[in-house]
Order: sequence, then structure tokens, then C-alpha cells
Amino acid sequence: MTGGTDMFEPFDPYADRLREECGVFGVLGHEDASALTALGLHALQHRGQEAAGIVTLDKDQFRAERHLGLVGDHFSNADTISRLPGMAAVGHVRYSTTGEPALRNVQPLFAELSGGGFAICHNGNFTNALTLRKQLIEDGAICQSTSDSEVVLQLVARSREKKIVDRFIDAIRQMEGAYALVALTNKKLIGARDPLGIRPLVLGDLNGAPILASETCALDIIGATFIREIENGEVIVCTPSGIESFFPFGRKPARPCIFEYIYFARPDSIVGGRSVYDVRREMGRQLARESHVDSDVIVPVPDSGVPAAIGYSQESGVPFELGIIRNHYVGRTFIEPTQQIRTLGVKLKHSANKAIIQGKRVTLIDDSLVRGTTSVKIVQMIRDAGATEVHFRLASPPIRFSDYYGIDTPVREKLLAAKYSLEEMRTYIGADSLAFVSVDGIYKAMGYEGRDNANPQFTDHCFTGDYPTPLTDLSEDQELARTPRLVEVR
Ligand SMILES: O=P(O)(O)OC[C@H]1O[C@H](OP(=O)(O)OP(=O)(O)O)[C@H](O)[C@@H]1O
Ligand SMILES: NC(=O)CC[C@H](N)C(=O)O
Ligand SMILES: [Mg+2]
Repeated sequence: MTGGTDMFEPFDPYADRLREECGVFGVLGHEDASALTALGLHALQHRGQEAAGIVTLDKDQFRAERHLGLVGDHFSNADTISRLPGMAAVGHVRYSTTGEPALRNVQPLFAELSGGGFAICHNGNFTNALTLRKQLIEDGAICQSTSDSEVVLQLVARSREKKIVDRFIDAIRQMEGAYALVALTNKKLIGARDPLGIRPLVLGDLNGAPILASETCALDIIGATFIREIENGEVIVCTPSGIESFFPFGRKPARPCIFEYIYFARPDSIVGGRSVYDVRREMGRQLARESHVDSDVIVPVPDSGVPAAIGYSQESGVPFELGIIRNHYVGRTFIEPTQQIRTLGVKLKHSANKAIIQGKRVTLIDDSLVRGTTSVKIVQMIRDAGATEVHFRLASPPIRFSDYYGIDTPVREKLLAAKYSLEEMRTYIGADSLAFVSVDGIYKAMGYEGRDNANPQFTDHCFTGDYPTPLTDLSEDQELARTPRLVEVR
């Protein structure tokens, strides 16, 4: 059986798919602030590979360095770190959701406010930023970027409140959508999570210095102790004399994004008190309970399909083998130069381990299927390696809806599960059978009886279309606002 791409549309090996989000980091009161931030960002690199930046504070002097590219390419040498002295720092790794991947949108963003400097890092996406930005520009604001995150800076600058924390709260009260923010002022390190806690943020401690980071893996790399998660709707303010918390939105139940568990967070991170690795393995077990098919070998699609495949194998008793080898020197933004090279497609990243595959009935396990780009190529590759049957199992439900909260999913029409039935998808990817874990199944894997439809425990809009916030920018014609007037050439 071959991939049925011709039936539906031309196969596009460059099709964009689920992308990462962003990672944020901050530290206050440590002499190695910039080096710690560089290490923290390195641990968070999986959350965004387009750009990275660090802003430090040395007495009253802020210093900024921002680059397109990876953390290791720009922040791993002593020269860079020595250019960024100071006892406090914030940093960011970016995968753009609003605003093109150009230098002017690379974070931390910085503004000279009446009370002093203000640097800000944002993971997430504001769903009313374009609407607010249009109003701000009409009112005379000079926007230096096209990023949604800059709107917070503009609103802090315009706030009539006196104290910086009040101005910050005044600004985020006007924002809709998802955010984990880390900001640095002349005296304070500030963190905030949106009212539903859609995006993650944790507090750590390194010898008395508070650390804020997207994930616990960024604490582990610097030997910091995990203290707690920042709560949904919490604003946390760290100063040399202590830590204060504010809840400007009151207390509501949280609805963190379930995709952190499925794909985004690093498996060694603890999110919401759960090991991401354990949850993924449990999702694999649940998948086996729901849709097991006889085969000789369970093969994960590296990287993020591995823990689910281990769980599936444990539950089904079918042996787990590394039937696909991943090339670790291929970045996700690898640019293949010619059409001839392009057609080699996935082999740049994945290759079949023939010794394991030949003559076997193979069950492939991946965490998610977005446009089907990976699965089409992998199924064909496994058949070419001599598999007698190829079954595909997904440790998440079909992704039928776009994300507007910091994950760069393609537009809805390009999501395979939004266009096709299960049988059409099976034909498209060329597998002998195809199954996804159910929505209730992922909640079971998280320790619940199922999804609480009256008060869902997570935001799972990608599967259900149940968006937990207003989507103001979608209801207006924002096409013009999305188009940058300036192209940065270098
Ligand atoms: O259906 P598609 O559009 O191909 O997208 C789905 C694939 O994308 C992700 O992997 P990715 O290659 O981004 O990263 P990973 O190496 O961390 O698994 C995900 O784990 C799937 O394998
Ligand atoms: N993926 C993200 O979290 C992106 C943050 C922000 N919306 C940007 O585009 O820069
Ligand atoms: Mg993958």
C-alpha cells in the first residue's frame, strides 16, 4: 500500500506543522545572572528555535543581546556572557506566533519608561493584541515590532497607575489569551500567568536567588531547587527583600494546556505536579487499551513519540524496538537546498533501522498527527525497509482545531483531521490501520475518570474546539495588521 496523497492534494514535504512555543527565564540577585540565563534557555531550547535573547541589569544599567538562531550559537561563549554583567537577567527563546521571525520581534522586548527600564519576555499568544495594537497606533503609539507581546509594554507605558507593579497589572488586565510573562525592572523580577494558567511558569531558588522559568528542566540544569508553580492568574514580584504575590483576577479554576503534556514540555520536566514522561507513557498505555492491533514490534517515531511507545509496549506486551533512528544533527529548521534534495524528505531526520523492520508487522507510535507530513513519509519508509504490515497509533486525539495560545499550528484547513475522516486519513498516510487515543483517554492517562465536560480540567481546544477565552482578533479583519510594513534585510 502506498501513501494516498495524490487522492487529495499534492504532497508538500515542507508543510508546516505543529511548532514549538517559547521559553522564558529570569533570575534576580546572582552574580552569574547572564550565564545562568543562557543555561536555562539552553534547557528550554525545545520550546523555540527561531531566536534567543538576554537582558541583564547591572546596577541601573540594562544590557541587551538578541539574536536569530539557537542559544548555543550565540550565548555559549565567555565573551558574550562578559558583555552581559549584572545581578539580574531575563531571557527568551522564541518560536513566533504573532509577528514575523525578524530581529525586531526577538525578546526580551525593552522599553524606557518614565520610572526606568522595563524588559519583558512572553510565552503564549494574546488573542486581542492586534485589536489593541490598532487602537494604540491610532492613538499615536509608535510600535517598534509586530509582536503581540509589545502591546503589554505599550500598555504599561501608558498606564496612569504610579507603581510599576500596578502599571503591569493594569496592562495585563486588558489582555486576553495565554501568557507566562517574566519582566525585569530596575529593582524587581516580575512573573505572571494568565487567569487560566494556559502556559506554564515555575518558581525556583538558587542559593537564595529566585528563578522563574517555563519548565523545571531549566531549574535542573543550573542546580536550582523547585519551589512551586506560579498559579493561574498570579502575579509574583521578587525583590531583594522577598517575594510577594497578587491575584488581580480573583481565584478561578485553572485550565492549563494539555498539549504541554502531549508534545511541548521536555519529558524530564514536572508540569502541574506530574512527570511529563510518566504522563506520556500512560497515554501510550491507554492507547494500547483502546486500540491494540496485533504486530511483532512497537516502533516509536522519535523524538516525542518515544515515551508513549514504551507505555504501549508495556501494556500490550509487544516488544519495543528502535526501528527508526533519528539524526540529532538536523535542526527543525534545516533548509534543503534543491528540489532533488527536498524529495529525500524525512530521511534527513529519520531513517529506518532495517535489521529491526524487515519481515515484521510494525506498529508505529507517535504523539500527534498534525498535517500528516511526518506520518506519510515514515509509513513509506517503513514499508521500503521490508515491513509486512504498518499500523499507526497516535497518543493524542485527532487535532481538528487551530491553536491561538502560543502553539503555531497551521490554519484549520491544513489540519489533516479537520479535513478528513479516520478512513481518509488512513488512506492518506498509507497505513494498514490507524487509531487515535480518545479525548477521555488522555484524561484517564492524567489520573481522571474522563473529561469533566462541565468544568474541563485542561484546555484541549485543539481536539474539542472548546476555546476557553475570547478570540477577539479572529472576529475582526486583522489581515492588514498581520502584514509587516518593514522587512528587515539584515
Ligand atoms: O503530522 P505532522 O504535520 O508531520 O506533525 C506531527 C509531527 O510533528 C511533531 O514532531 P516534530 O518533528 O516537530 O518534533 P520531535 O522530533 O520532537 O518529535 C510530532 O511529534 C509529530 O511527529
Ligand atoms: N510561541 C510563543 O510563545 C510566542 C510568543 C509571542 N506571541 C511571539 O510571537 O513572540
Ligand atoms: Mg515528532
